[in-house]
Amino acid sequence: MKRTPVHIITGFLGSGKTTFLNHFIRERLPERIFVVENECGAVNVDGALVIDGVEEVVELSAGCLCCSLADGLLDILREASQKTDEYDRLIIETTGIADPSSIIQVFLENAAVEKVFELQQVISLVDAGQVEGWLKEADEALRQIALADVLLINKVDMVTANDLARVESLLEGINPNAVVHSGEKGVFPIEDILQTGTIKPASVEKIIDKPPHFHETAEGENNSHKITSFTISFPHPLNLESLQLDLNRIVHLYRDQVYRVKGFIAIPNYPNRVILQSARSAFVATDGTPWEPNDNREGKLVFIGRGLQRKAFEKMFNRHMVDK
Ligand SMILES: Nc1nc2c(ncn2[C@@H]2O[C@H](COP(=O)(O)OP(=O)(O)OP(=O)(O)O)[C@@H](O)[C@H]2O)c(=O)[nH]1
Repeated sequence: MKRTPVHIITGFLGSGKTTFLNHFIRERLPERIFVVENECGAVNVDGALVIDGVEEVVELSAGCLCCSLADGLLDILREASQKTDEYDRLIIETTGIADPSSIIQVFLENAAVEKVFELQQVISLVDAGQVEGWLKEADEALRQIALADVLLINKVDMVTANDLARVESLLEGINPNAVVHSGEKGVFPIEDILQTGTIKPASVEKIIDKPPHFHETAEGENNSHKITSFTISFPHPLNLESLQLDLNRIVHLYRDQVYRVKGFIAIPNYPNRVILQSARSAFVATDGTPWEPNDNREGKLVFIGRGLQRKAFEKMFNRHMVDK
């Protein structure tokens, strides 16, 4: 029996995983892709995935905890294995702070899974401008790079040629076996990537043998762990103009703490969701899909960072709430 190819997409926060996944899906049309999203936090950013070509999207929601992912993933794979004739490939997009080793293990060590699915590559997106900083701060960033078969250096538009050369040699030092491509907006040669073979179990073990690490739980405020994530909901629209000041403040004052914000909000008298996100540098607001007449126009933002105080951010954002 032909096994279904599986591709794992990793990469630190905001590196361009979803952008690349969309490119992948478009390039492989008319193939049908089964997508497993391991989103961190409760918000699936509005309209994030290309719909044509996606057979099914399943959320593997274990907050930010990669350690407990294996069971949830096994359940998903068990169901997916009943209908492999409905899709051509399975792609798992991990959260930006996941250590992918537990996900890789499921494919390499579980006989029932291995019978149906074939892990073909672990693809890691690397943010050209941020990777050096992330590597200093987060073990997960290192492990994502070390465990990859393919490293995609994304956002080269944000760096100079010298910066890029430095990043390339940094990656070479961490994972000399990986195939490296550089590019922007998630556009990379899919055919070449698909030719790159699977990671060898031996090289995974070297990393898995390290002492266990720990993450913050999904909604935690306890700062004893490294990475915190929480979701704030807004029952009313927000005034984007006044909010802008606080967004700038977050970028400048909390730069070292706030790793990623993403979600959508409602603004008064505007028919569409406004998608709001930052990956450390500036906040970007883009147009989302329209609110339906029966929607209650509730906005949601996921915050991921180090030692974040939920209440402080809630207070900051709630100041900009206006009547419906
Ligand atoms: N300047 C620039 N921005 C990019 C590029 N690729 C993606 N982006 C933007 O970077 C932001 C994050 O991209 P995503 O694809 O959502 O990143 P992600 O890795 O899926 O994010 P998380 O799942 O939150 O970790 C989005 O606003 C993208 O539009 C690029 O090559 N250059």
